[in-house]
Amino acid sequence: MSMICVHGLGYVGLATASLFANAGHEVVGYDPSDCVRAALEARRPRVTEPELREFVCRALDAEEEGRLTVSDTPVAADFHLVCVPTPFDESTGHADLRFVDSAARNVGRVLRAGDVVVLESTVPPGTTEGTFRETLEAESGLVAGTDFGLAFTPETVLPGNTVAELRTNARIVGGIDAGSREAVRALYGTAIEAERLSAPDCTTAEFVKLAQNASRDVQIAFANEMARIAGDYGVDARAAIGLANHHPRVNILSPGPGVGGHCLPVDPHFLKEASDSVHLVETARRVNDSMPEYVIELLEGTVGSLEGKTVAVLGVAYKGNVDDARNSPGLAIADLLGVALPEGIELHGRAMTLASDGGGTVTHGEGVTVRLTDPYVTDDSLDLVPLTAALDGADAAILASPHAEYADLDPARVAALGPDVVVDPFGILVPERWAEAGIEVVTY
Ligand SMILES: NC(=O)c1ccc[n+]([C@@H]2O[C@H](COP(=O)([O-])OP(=O)(O)OC[C@H]3O[C@@H](n4cnc5c(N)ncnc54)[C@H](O)[C@@H]3O)[C@@H](O)[C@H]2O)c1
Ligand SMILES: CC(=O)N[C@@H]1[C@@H](OP(=O)(O)OP(=O)(O)OC[C@H]2O[C@@H](n3ccc(=O)[nH]c3=O)[C@H](O)[C@@H]2O)O[C@H](CO)[C@@H](O)[C@@H]1O
Repeated sequence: MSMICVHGLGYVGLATASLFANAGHEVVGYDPSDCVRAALEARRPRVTEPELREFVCRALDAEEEGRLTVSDTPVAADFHLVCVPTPFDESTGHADLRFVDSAARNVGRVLRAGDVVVLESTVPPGTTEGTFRETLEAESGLVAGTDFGLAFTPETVLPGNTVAELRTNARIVGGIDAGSREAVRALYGTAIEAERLSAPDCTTAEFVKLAQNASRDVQIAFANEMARIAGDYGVDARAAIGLANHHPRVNILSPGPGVGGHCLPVDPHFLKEASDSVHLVETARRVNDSMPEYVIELLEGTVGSLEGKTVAVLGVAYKGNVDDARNSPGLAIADLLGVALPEGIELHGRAMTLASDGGGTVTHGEGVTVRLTDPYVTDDSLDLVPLTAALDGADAAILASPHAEYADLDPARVAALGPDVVVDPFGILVPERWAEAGIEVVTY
């Protein structure tokens, strides 16, 4: 069993630290955030997935072997796993690697000959063997591949199903040399049940992660574009997609109100860091970013101008049954409707139209009252109200997250509160049932 230091105890780092602790390793998690450490020290991990919560608490509560401890300083370890944030800076068009740089400096200060450093954060191709390696070497005085091991292995867990995917997703491992790669493959072999696939080098492994997320983003953009085109022809998009998918080589995904989260709206941009060949991927981003605007256009097409009206936005989480609101379609819709979102809210490509000139920002915010609600998101900086308060007296509602609670809504209860139009970009409501209660469901 090894001594492991995990740098960053956020969504990915905490799950990863717990994975290795539960596999019997001695794991120290370092995070500079007082709030993050305090929550863990109080055994109140900020995770909503019940299985993940149990997984983390098991690691925190272990007696000796397989214990996860939390530290306010980085510690020496056989393996350093770096799981820090990698935001995209829209103003410069570049990845913001300041957290990766700071982690490299921290690791460099405690690095010993024979240790192995693993970057898990999603980064532009070339980062691990480029700036990350340079900073590690400068800070430690050691040489990667000679004195210490260096590898990149991307995290691919699906929020909502973290523990299962952590254990069973194939792991891509690229090392600066074969020794680094094999050391990391062996380490992960002690904790996961899946294949550990060798990439030729760190840069390939970094590229694979971006290719996976860009692929999903492009496929969702295709579904969204088909939905918009179907609408222009008066065709029921979901019925058409369902039929199209009977072809043995066609699998169109589901249209929706846009693509949210911390990964798909961000990672495809990293492909542009040192390449001029990014076209389709960039267009797909714009298609997906334009969907909140499309949702509002559909509402306006049904109720007319929104001026003086009250609109309830049901769901600010980026997808169903999660509590993460980063880059969510719900927040993008709120932004378009003139809600002043608090500082620090992550919202890329906000308020974009899909004009052929490259798009521009728009607002529908004149005189609209907007109420936001979500059963999972607890962000105090957002002015969230309970569902009933959001619907009470509203003229219309927009379903912006496909939470299970919303699929089960009672149309009569909603109608009694006020709205007579509900926009459902996920197609999860049964329009006939809602029509019986006097509510028009607008969908695609
Ligand atoms: N969330 C996902 O579903 C997911 C999945 C795959 C990959 N990723 C990638 O994993 C990385 C981490 O994402 P996340 O969602 O866990 O982020 P997060 O924001 O949830 O957590 C990151 C943590 O790192 C801490 N941190 C910041 N600087 C640090 C430093 N120098 N040393 C140690 N800790 C530091 C922060 O305080 C925070 O607690 C990103 O590159 C992300 O793109 C995320
Ligand atoms: C390649 C891949 O699978 N990567 C995953 C992805 O995780 P995610 O949670 O971001 O992914 P999704 O569940 O796809 O949701 C994204 C958004 O797309 C909307 N959507 C989805 C399907 C659809 O048919 N129509 C839609 O409109 C949905 O509502 C939501 O807003 O990135 C993580 C971090 O890198 C990965 O680790 C994880 O493997």
